[in-house]
Amino acid sequence: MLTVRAPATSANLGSGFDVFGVALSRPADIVRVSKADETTIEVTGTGSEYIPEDPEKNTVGAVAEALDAPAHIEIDKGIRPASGLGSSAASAAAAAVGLRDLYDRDYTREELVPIAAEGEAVVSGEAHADNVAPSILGGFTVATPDGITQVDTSIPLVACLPETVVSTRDARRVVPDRVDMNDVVETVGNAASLTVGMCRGDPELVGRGMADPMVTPARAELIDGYDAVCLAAREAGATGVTVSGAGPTVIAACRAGDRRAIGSAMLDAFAEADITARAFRTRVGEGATVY
Ligand SMILES: Nc1ncnc2c1ncn2[C@@H]1O[C@H](COP(=O)(O)OP(=O)(O)OP(=O)(O)O)[C@@H](O)[C@H]1O
Ligand SMILES: N[C@@H](CCO)C(=O)O
Repeated sequence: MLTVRAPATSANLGSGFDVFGVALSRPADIVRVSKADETTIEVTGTGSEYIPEDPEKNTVGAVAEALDAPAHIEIDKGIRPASGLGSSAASAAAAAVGLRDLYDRDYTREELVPIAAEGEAVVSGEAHADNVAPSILGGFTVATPDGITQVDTSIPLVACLPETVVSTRDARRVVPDRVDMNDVVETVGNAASLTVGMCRGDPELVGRGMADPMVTPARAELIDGYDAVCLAAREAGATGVTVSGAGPTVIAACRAGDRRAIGSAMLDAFAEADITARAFRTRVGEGATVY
């Protein structure tokens, strides 16, 4: 038996829709894999009552199929599903890394990314790599059709998860079909700033580069209290705030010493809107770890 810890992730970071992703130092899923004649799945932990154990409906089932690696897979969820924190992707990433090692398959971590992305297709209908890439590789990742570029960094973050639910499918329906060229130019500039900020380990530049006039405004409408939470985070010292993944988590970049104050301010703002939430004081961290 092998045990793998795969981290939560935040995709998009505002200006990098369907391209940027970061691994978070916490929370994480713990996945245990043992060889079996056919794949069976057991799910416990946060939100497990909403996660199917049928291998055809769980992201880890598609990964076991793609690797031709039947196994009994136990998933202990530390990441709530439909959170915007790459919950379904973390399980897929853990399964890909764990089953590769269990069956001695000859894949690099980079080659496991498209395999784990097949798991994401089970959930959202499309094989996105922007969550599975950082969950496998760690750090900041840029996912394009040509492959993944990865940078190790450790920008401090606060991820504030309200008890409400937004499914990735719903959040993709509100993405505009057409965009204004001025908004494209602004977004390209922000994405470039964010990338340089990640490479330099500069939270100021990362925060500034998270602004996005194209996708985030439409998705913010799906999150009650969003504007007040962003304002509260900024007033407490956040350098930038945006929707994490498809939401409803709201994520703030900041300096390490400001995380506690920012987390409290975000929780208070959600509470003002009568919404219970949980704040993770986290940072950009490592990819999946095998124990
Ligand atoms: N192993 C798994 N872990 C979590 N959710 C799973 C898993 N397998 C299937 N699902 C299903 O995936 C859906 C949640 O995935 P979704 O992509 O909407 O959320 P997320 O992974 O938290 O967010 P995001 O991709 O926006 O960061 C739920 O319907 C859940 O039942
Ligand atoms: N890039 C994806 C991440 C969620 O899977 C989205 O924002 O829809």
